[in-house]
Amino acid sequence: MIPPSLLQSGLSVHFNGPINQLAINIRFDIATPGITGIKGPSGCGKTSLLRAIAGLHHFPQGYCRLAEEIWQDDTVFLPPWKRPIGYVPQDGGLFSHLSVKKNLLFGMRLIPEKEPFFTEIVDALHLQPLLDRNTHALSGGERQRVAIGRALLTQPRLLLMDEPLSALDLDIKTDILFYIKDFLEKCKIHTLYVSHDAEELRMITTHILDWRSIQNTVLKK
Ligand SMILES: Nc1ncnc2c1ncn2[C@@H]1O[C@H](COP(=O)(O)OP(=O)(O)OP(=O)(O)O)[C@@H](O)[C@H]1O
Repeated sequence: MIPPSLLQSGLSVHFNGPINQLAINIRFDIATPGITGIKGPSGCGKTSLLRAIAGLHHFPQGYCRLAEEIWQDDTVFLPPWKRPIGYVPQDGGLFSHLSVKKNLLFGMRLIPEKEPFFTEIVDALHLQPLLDRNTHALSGGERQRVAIGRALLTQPRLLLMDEPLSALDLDIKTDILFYIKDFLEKCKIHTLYVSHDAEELRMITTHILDWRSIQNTVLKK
């Protein structure tokens, strides 16, 4: 039986089976909102795990539930747009036909009452000079800051962040990292945060899942 604390706010994940070149058997439960770091060797499947939780990959056997909402089981598979998630992929995943400002406003259109955060987030992520720019000409670090801003503005119930600060200059990285941490804690957003950087994980996360401790087997086909 699922413990009551998990049903109220918990995240439960179990994926088993092959996808692309990867076969995976992974299981974890997180009882309360927090920032959960995920660490593991390159190529072990961290991005694939986040994409499966987002509904962008479909493991043949899987279970995924946030609080009382089942997103995947033997009979259910919610499409990504029905999952209350934010996703910051490694390349930012920006809409190339929209300006920076329109990328940021995209999520806010879904939740217009959250508008007060717009100025705060633009300032914290140093986005003001970029607002009218096209996204195709942004640097890697600029793309990441826009992607983070867009995800925070949607106030998701679950935020998936894949190496979100890897291209940022050191001089602004720490400030932005602590801003994200405060924002997520203030808004009580469940977050899964993938990074290779042990120091970054130590600073931002409330706890860390080591890939080895959540997997039974990972076999390359
Ligand atoms: N679209 C795809 N087609 C084929 N193989 C893929 C695809 N996406 C991922 N893989 C393979 O699946 C495995 C896991 O990839 P994934 O990107 O999930 O790992 P990762 O742990 O996030 O890696 P990294 O830390 O290097 O970003 C790798 O062997 C990768 O080559």
